[in-house]
Amino acid sequence: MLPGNIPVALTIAGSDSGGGAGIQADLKTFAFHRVHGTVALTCVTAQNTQGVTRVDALTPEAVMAQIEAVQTDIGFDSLKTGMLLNAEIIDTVSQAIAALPNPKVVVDPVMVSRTGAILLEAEAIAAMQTQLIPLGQVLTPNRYEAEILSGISIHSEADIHQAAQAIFRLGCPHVLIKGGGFSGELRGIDFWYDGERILKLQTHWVNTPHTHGTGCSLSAAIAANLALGYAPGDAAQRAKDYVTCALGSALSIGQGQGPIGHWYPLLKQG
Ligand SMILES: Nc1ncnc2c1ncn2[C@@H]1O[C@H](COP(=O)(O)OP(=O)(O)OP(=O)(O)O)[C@@H](O)[C@H]1O
Ligand SMILES: Cc1ncc(COP(=O)(O)O)c(N)n1
Repeated sequence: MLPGNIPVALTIAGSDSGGGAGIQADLKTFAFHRVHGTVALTCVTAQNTQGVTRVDALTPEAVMAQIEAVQTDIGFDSLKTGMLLNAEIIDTVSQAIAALPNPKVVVDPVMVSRTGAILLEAEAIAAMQTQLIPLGQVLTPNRYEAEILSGISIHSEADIHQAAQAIFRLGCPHVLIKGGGFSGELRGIDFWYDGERILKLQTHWVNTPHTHGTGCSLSAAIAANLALGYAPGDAAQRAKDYVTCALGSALSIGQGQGPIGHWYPLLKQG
């Protein structure tokens, strides 16, 4: 039997039937980090490497019941939010988080899938900005999400700095703008802003079309590392290293963009 003090993380996110993003990515990422993963499912997507064909939301009550079930029995050391879909679910999740003592919260402000499907209703963006983001410890927008949240269109490093500062003012103390959507010299560089300094998190660019789930896995890896006791900045760097490694073992499955190889790095370690 394993010791009972294994770290626990909770993901509040949607299901991806293709197994590349969403809660499937989160649970695999938690397991890779030897963190026990728990789930509050927000919605079910019918999805594969080519696109999303259907989304069914759970009720806010069902989401709350899952959070309470985990919290009142197992407990968790950190949590991450992913696809929340609508303002009602954001409201409920925000209430649940606000009631937690000292929560370690990673907010991944998922808005659109890599294949272009809407994963957050437009009228829910304000709730994300005003209710959920101020409760987060780390916020991980990609380029598109950073543009929406900041109102700044990003074309240069100066724009990234400005956007990071604007997003920081929404009330989350650590902002990580992810660079998978940047081009040229900025490609694959993530920008970390803590209110004082902007740091670049940089590994190397992996030349693969199979990048489905990188964002979910990055935020899950940050949550896992927070559960393991790492400080937010170290958790982000370790998460970046993990995602780069998993991208190096990406899976060429399906007809479209395959998922990263969440657990393949383990095989390489032998
Ligand atoms: N080809 C690549 N090589 C190296 N790092 C990458 C590559 N693509 C994305 N990344 C990294 O993956 C992480 C996720 O960034 P990205 O900007 O792709 O987020 P995202 O758009 O939310 O991801 P997704 O939509 O696939 O879930 C970041 O650390 C980013 O730098
Ligand atoms: C359930 C769910 N959550 C998140 C994403 C974003 O991931 P990606 O941008 O790689 O499609 C997704 N496609 N599906």
